[in-house]
Order: sequence, then structure tokens, then C-alpha cells
Amino acid sequence: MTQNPTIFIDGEAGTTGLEIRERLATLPVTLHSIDHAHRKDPAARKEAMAAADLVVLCLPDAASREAVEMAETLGANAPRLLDASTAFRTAPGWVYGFPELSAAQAEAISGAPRVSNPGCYPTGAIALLRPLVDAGLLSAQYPVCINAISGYTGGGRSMIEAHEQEGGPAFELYGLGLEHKHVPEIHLHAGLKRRPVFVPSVGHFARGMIVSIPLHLDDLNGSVSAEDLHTALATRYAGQDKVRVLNAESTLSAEALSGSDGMELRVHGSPRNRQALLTARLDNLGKGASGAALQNIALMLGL
Ligand SMILES: NC(=O)C1=CN([C@@H]2O[C@H](COP(=O)(O)OP(=O)(O)OC[C@H]3O[C@@H](n4cnc5c(N)ncnc54)[C@H](OP(=O)(O)O)[C@@H]3O)[C@@H](O)[C@H]2O)C=CC1
Ligand SMILES: CC(=O)N[C@@H](CCC(=O)OP(=O)(O)O)C(=O)O
Repeated sequence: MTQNPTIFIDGEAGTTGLEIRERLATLPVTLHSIDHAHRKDPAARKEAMAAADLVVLCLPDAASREAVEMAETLGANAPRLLDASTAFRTAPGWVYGFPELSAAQAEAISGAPRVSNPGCYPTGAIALLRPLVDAGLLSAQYPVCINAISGYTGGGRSMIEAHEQEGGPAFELYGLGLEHKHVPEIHLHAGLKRRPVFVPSVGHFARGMIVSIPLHLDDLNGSVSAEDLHTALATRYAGQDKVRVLNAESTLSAEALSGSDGMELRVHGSPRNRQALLTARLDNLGKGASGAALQNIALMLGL
């Protein structure tokens, strides 16, 4: 009988780490944990890395970079890495962990030594934009503007405490310097040549997310209709179980997919006014983080 692969989650006690640990119960893997008191002890972490086939990093960016350096010191015994932080999502040598990105991406992830798990907002934005750029419907030079709202769990432990203990704001825009850490990732993996404007916001609800992108149809390539955009998305994601392309709605609630690892894409529009609105709805902790991590773990370990 062959042994189950061993996984170590560095940052297991954090928001993302805990969610991944819960989901791992559905896979034939052995989880190697370290005592909570030693969770930041370099020697204990290095030992756990050496014992693992795959290390999942659920750490802040700086700690993630240090963890990668630590894994490198193991030389030939270095485990494969899946990083949940923002640190390596546009870095050379890392494969972007969005299996639905293109026909070849799932295979690239399954063979990669280092995979970066996508950000929550980029998951929605890239899923909407990339197939339209690839199909030639949306020019890579289009001045894309992306609006998004997230549940407060997206801000990790400190934001969760602020909302649950002090009662956070009902709704707030942030990232108003237009330099949010997710913009480079969206810019690169959506295939855009022009840097998109990204306006995130957070609401006083735990989990859920909507990413929305308005488009002027007359500024797209050719005489494109909202239906053409829907068809391009439906064709790209046909047969995918996590990403579904659905019909337009008149209202969308951000919390509807809370607890799910799926994502819903829609194209809304006014044919009369030649305007469209692309939307992606997901759980920021599901397909936006831990659900995607589980897909990548299963691909990397051939499970
Ligand atoms: N929340 C979300 O929606 C998403 C988060 N992510 C990414 O996942 C990563 C973790 O985020 P999140 O889970 O929300 O954050 P949390 O703050 O909830 O958790 C981070 C965890 O890492 C631990 N930690 C911090 N520094 C070190 C260190 N030097 N060595 C070992 N452990 C350390 C923390 O311990 P302690 O609390 O004791 O300091 C904590 O357990 C981030 O990079 C984030 O960008 C990715 C997708 C979505
Ligand atoms: C609401 C909120 O604060 N969201 C976070 C994004 C979620 C996150 O930190 O995770 P990833 O970068 O790994 O996706 C933010 O805007 O910084």
C-alpha cells in the first residue's frame, strides 16, 4: 500500500490556513502540524517542511518570502510549494494556480514545483476578462474599470476582530490610492496591456464577494452584443464544475455563495443603450482562497 502524501500548512491557525485544513479532510493526505506554541519557530517549521511532500504557505507576504527561502535551504529535499499570499503571483518560476485560466493551466499546475494561489478579487476579474481578451472581443488596450465588494474575512484576523468585536462600517471603499496589491496580478493574467482601475470595498458581512466590470459595447472590437460576451464565457468554461456561466439577474446578493467553492459569472446588459456589466460572484474564502487551494493541492498531488 502506498503512503498518503504529507502536507504541512505554514500559518495553519490563520483564516486561510484553517479553511484549507478543514477542506483537506476530503482528500487522502496526511497533515503534518506543529504545536501552536512553536508556529513561528524557524527550526520547527523547517523540520515540518522537510517531512512534507507539499507545503501550503498561508502567511503574510513577508513571512511567505522567508518561508520560501527556508524551503530552498533544504536543497534536494525541498518540498513543492503552494503559496496563498500575494508575494509570488506574478513572479517568474511560479505557475499561477487558476486551473480554469486556459486549456493548458491545470496540467501546468499539476507538474509545477511552485504554485501561487490566486487572490480573491483577481479570481473574479481574470475569470471574466481573460476569455474575452483571448477571443478578441475585448481589446487588451480597453480602459478596464473593476469594482468589487468583499466580506470582511478578506482582511484576515485583524479585520475580522474589528468587525466582530467593535462592529465595523456597513460599507466602505478602500484602496483609494488605486495601488491595490491585486492590480499587477489582474493586469498580467487577464492579458491586459493597459493597467486596470480597481476599486475594492468591504461590507459588514463575513464572507462573499462580487466583482463587477462595466463595458461600453461600442468600444469593444466589432459590433459585439452582451450575448456574444455570454457565449464567449460559456464556451470557455463549458464542462468546468467550479466556474458556471449563468443568465443575467436584476439583483445580486454578495453573500449568496458563502460556504461554496464555486463561482458564478454573468453578463448583464442594456442592448438599447449598448452597455454591459460583467459580474463574478464567489466566496472570498472559497474559490477566492481555500477552495482554489484545494483544487491546486489535488492537481499537484495527482489526487
Ligand atoms: N483572507 C482572505 O480572503 C485571503 C487571504 N489570502 C492570503 O493568505 C495569507 C494569510 O491570510 P489570512 O489567513 O487572511 O491571515 P491571518 O492573519 O488570518 O493568518 C496569518 C497566519 O500566519 C501566522 N504568521 C504570521 N507570521 C508568521 C511567521 N513569521 N511564521 C509563521 N506563522 C506566521 C499568523 O499567526 P499570528 O496570528 O499568531 O500572528 C496567522 O496564524 C495572506 O498572504 C493573504 O493575502 C489569500 C486569499 C484570500
Ligand atoms: C477585504 C480585504 O481587505 N481584502 C484583502 C484581499 C484579500 C487578501 O488579502 O487575500 P489575497 O491577497 O491573498 O487575495 C485586501 O484588499 O487586501
